[in-house]
Amino acid sequence: MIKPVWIRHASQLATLAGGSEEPVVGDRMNELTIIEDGSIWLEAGVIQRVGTDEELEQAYGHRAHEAQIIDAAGKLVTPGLVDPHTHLVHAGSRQNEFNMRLNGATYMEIMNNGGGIHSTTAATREASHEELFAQSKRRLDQFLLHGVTTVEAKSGYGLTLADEIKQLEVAKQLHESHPMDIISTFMGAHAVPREYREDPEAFVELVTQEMIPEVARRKLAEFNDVFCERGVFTPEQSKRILEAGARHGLLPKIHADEIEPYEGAELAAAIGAVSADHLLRASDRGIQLMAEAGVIAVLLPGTAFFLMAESANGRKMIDAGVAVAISTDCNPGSSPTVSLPLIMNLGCLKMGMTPAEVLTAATINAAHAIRRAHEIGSLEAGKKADVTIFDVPDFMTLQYRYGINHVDTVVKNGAIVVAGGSLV
Ligand SMILES: N=CN[C@@H](CCC(=O)O)C(=O)O
Ligand SMILES: [Zn+2]
Repeated sequence: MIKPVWIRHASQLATLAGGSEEPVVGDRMNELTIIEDGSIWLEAGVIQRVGTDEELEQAYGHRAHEAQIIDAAGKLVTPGLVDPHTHLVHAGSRQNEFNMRLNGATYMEIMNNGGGIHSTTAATREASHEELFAQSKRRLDQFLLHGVTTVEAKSGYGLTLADEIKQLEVAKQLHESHPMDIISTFMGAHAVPREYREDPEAFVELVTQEMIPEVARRKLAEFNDVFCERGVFTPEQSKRILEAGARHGLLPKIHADEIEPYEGAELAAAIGAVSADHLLRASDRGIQLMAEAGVIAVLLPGTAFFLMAESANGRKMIDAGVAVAISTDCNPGSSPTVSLPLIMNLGCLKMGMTPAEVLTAATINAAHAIRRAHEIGSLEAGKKADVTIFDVPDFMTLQYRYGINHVDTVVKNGAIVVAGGSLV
């Protein structure tokens, strides 16, 4: 049994309380519900109490000798960050394509010539379960070091039933063996593999008739995602794929309007997707429809940055009443990073969001985007004891001193897993 953890004297304890029922929208994204000289008692993997240090001294002072006490004076305490969109499990690396893009090639040109997603698919098919596990575990450790305690992870670099299952089984084993919680998404419709180039409909058939039923039967995923993009899957194919998933209990997500406007936001609203992700080129009408349908926008400004494209208009989406979450999109092609705090900074500088809004987007709204807001994303009694402590005095400074990893301590399920900026 691990000892209780008592975090005391935080200069700011950003609780993000009050947003567990519905995603946080509009002006409320700026309300972090901050406690100064904040204190939090974690026990049995659960947050027991949150308040001022004086309040907790009264409640728990007599048990201080039992606890591991962390002095957070001068520091910012937040919920463990949540990353709701990653391609965590993959093999290989694409630095050669980075160089090609710097020399003028586009992301889609590289993919259409057999690189891009196809190149990672080849490497992932080639890798054994053990190799995939080892490479992905390294990334998970790095996520933890950047203050992230839960990640969503997509398949989509297998593109055969066996290789998709291999990716999802690696994610499952990581979830079971690593402190990080991993929420799995099936993304067999990430690309039409080269061997189906002449007959994409046959691949859609394979995804809907064979892959989705089998993944659902084995309970290897909760969500179903599709890359709805010109030259990949059409809106009509995407709709069929997402509806097939829904029939098998997989909740729909969609990579929408990333490279070109393609009515992905409109489709997300029409089918009631949990989230629409990317949205760099989403139309005003699509944004409005998403707000009305309650579809969460998962924005990925690191991808726009890395592809040298204009970011999604986060400001416009928030002002239109869309609930916005934010994510690294960690993948080997368009966003090879695990630094969610850096992505939050890009949210401020490139998407017009405030430091408070990006913190809401990376905690409680990100938790909603993976349907976990009842247990993570805010510091409230009864939720999982997932807490990140940054060595900055306030949430503004976290964004202001950018590109530095400020994480000091991470507590996951009530256990200290990062201390002094290093894995324990
Ligand atoms: N755009 C589609 N999928 C990923 C990139 C995958 C890759 O390039 O390997 C994304 O979300 O950015
Ligand atoms: Zn993605």
